[in-house]
Amino acid sequence: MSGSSKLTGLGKAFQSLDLDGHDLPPSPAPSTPRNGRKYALATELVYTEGNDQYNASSVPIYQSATFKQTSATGGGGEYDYTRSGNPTRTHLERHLAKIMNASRALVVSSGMGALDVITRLLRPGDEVVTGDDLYGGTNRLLKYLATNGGIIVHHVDTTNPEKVREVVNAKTSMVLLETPTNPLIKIVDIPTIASITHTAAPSAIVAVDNTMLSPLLQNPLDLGADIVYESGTKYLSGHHDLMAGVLAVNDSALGEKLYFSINASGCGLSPFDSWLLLRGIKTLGVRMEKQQANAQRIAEFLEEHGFKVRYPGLKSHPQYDLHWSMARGAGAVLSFETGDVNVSERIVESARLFAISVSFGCVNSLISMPCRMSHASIDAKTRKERNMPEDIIRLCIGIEDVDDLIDDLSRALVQAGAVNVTIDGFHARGNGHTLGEADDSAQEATASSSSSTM
Ligand SMILES: Cc1ncc(COP(=O)(O)O)c(C=O)c1O
Ligand SMILES: N[C@@H](CCSC[C@H](N)C(=O)O)C(=O)O
Repeated sequence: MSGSSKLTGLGKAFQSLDLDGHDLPPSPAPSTPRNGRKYALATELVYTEGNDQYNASSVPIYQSATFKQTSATGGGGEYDYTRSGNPTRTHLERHLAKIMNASRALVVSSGMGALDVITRLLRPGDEVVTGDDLYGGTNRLLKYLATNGGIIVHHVDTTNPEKVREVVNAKTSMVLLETPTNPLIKIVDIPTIASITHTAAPSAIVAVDNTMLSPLLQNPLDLGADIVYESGTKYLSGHHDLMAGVLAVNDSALGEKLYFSINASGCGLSPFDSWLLLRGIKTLGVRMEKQQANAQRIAEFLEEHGFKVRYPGLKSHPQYDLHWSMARGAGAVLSFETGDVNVSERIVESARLFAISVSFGCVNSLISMPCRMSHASIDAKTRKERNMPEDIIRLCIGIEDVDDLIDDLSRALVQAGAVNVTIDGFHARGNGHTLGEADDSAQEATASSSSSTM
């Protein structure tokens, strides 16, 4: 590494990230250590505090459904039944609380399970304000609650805090945010929206889905959120070998309510998956460093070749400064447009190293068409209303050699006829930019609000 330009502020693991010749982000948002943290986040990820009687280096998997008690009145140890609590799960939850600057973290069987636990705080008639670019599963659960649970859901352009201000009122119980959004990579101003919400509706809860960045790169609790949740299936675990959801809070009464739902509904994470997740978290720092460096190179490569690329590591991202005021990195998910759905389909199917899969945050790279895959549960009419380009391709970058990834992508672009090849190289075939222009609603804040009580 030549290394005169370094990304600073992310702890030692990130100080070797060589960005020479590439976009250098502004000073990233600092991580304010609380909850017993002594070291940089990348160091803290590796060390968990255990009290195993044999000083085991890897926390044991307590693969037991029930625990022996010493009396008929329930005397004994800390645990009685794994649905209610398990030592391996507790170990993971304490580790996550430390990493997430939270007083309490809880783990459940999937990211959607985490959102389900949060929505159990709602009652019929409650109002929820949320974004118009959301992960498809989130949209589906909210639609279900609007249809069957008597919840009123307002979808607004959360990239414009004024749109949130217009709709938040005393009946608002929850504001649900995602940033960066999946898959349009729009950025939402968490501190401003949290402040608007807490002023207009003091008892409303601001919940933030942090899946797209992980606690290593962004901590919504430090930015004013009441609850942060994420899919542990993604960056935290990093190997596509488990499903998990994480919730964290700094309010003990709120933490108790969430725990009550987890115990009552039985969605707590299993001991084995808790152990796998703990193992994954230890390498999050080094994985993310490589994934982000690769993603930055690939985003620049696509942009240089004339594609409209959405990635917060690019200076061309219209909310670049806002993103870097909240986050310590850009993550490893980017999307781009080709101007033609059929061309996009051919690119996806021509790639060899990039697997055609949903999910992201893993060590291997993925390619997908969100409108047909991860976000297919949002109907075509709604996708159109929300300016979701049908041709959008999402890339989730892994830890492979970046030149291999670029070679694979170049070959796929040429094979799919997405570029004009000349003696000097190649360039997006005409409309990589033009199609995307209609979709710049995020910045122009023109998207209209819509409410749903279905
Ligand atoms: C942004 C986001 N939030 C939540 C989820 C749900 O996570 P899980 O698949 O672990 O249920 C996903 C993906 O599935 C996601 O992309
Ligand atoms: N068939 C699944 C699709 C999961 S999408 C997973 C992930 N969040 C992503 O964005 O790729 C479903 O219907 O939930």
